[in-house]
Amino acid sequence: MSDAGAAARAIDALRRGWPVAIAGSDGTLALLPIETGDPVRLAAFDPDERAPILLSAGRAATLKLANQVDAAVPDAPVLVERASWLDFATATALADPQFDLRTPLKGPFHAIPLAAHDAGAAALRLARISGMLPAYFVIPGGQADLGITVADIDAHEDAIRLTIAARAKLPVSGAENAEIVAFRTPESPGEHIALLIGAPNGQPPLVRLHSECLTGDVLGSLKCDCGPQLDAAIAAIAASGWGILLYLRQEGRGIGLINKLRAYALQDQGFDTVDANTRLGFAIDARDFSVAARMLTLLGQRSVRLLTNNPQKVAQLEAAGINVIERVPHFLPTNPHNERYLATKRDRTGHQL
Ligand SMILES: Nc1nc2c(ncn2[C@@H]2O[C@H](COP(=O)(O)OP(=O)(O)OP(=O)(O)O)[C@@H](O)[C@H]2O)c(=O)[nH]1
Ligand SMILES: [Zn+2]
Repeated sequence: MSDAGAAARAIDALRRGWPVAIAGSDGTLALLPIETGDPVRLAAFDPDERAPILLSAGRAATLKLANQVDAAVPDAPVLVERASWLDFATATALADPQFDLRTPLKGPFHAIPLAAHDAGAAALRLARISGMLPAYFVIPGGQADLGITVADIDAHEDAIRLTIAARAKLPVSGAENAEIVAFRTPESPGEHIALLIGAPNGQPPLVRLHSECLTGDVLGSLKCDCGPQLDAAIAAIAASGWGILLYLRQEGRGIGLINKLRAYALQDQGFDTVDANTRLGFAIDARDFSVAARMLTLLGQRSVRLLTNNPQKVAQLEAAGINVIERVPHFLPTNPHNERYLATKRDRTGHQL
């Protein structure tokens, strides 16, 4: 039996710097997160000073440790052997790319085989879900006070658990005739929102999937196009007669606000949005749009016109059983701060701009 609540407790533990153990199909790993750990916790976790370090393949490739691994699979786990000189500060430098250009790393480091691939990949995924750097000290076969399974994490992330929690009229400046519907699962703190605009007319609704962007949506950041896209989506849906804006709590393409700001700091150093994610150890886009399909299904909509430039959104909705009868482009004018970002999306992530 999988237990989504156990995964929620593990997320809480990792954020507090407590060890967890994850059991997968190919073995168990005890894990101490590097971001929230410290030397005292490390000594308690690993008195023999033998625990190797778990990183993603993308981070390992950035550190030039990845000649034995496949850098094309950023979620694949890599183990770095624990040499006697590899202390907590050195591990932090392996985990956190903010110092890459300033601090020459000690070395040499050796990547060693990881038998428990399944558990290792789940550990990296759990770090992302927790909004933390994907890097741990690891004891293969080890235990911790809190033990979970890979299936518990899958259950935590399963969109089938979403239900409608509340709905009310919400006139907004771009659409006076609107209703807000809030969705949640028992464990996830972020509630997804649907804004139903206009009146159903028997036609498939015009739908926009908007991923949360605090900096763009609230602060008016010019680094991206999210804020103008949000306003323009509401206007386009209102003008079409009826449709739905889904506001998805997928900040930073699924890596969370803190990690997105880390990616922004790397962009300040000259890396583009794709390379910044890889240097941090994440996939380029970690979002799972099955959550949007579940929300549309709960709203009784199986056929939509989709407002997007991102073919992945179309493909993922279709794979989750929603019929996308039309893709409607959603392009806004650029500004000097987001020109490169939008060019990168066109050239490297397949956006149709
Ligand atoms: N990791 C990361 N996330 C970013 C960055 N810039 C914006 N985001 C996030 O990207 C998400 C918006 O996705 P976009 O790629 O702009 O657009 P899209 O939703 O894929 O595609 P469209 O439907 O065509 O707009 C939001 O969650 C933002 O927080 C960045 O540089 N790094
Ligand atoms: Zn944005």
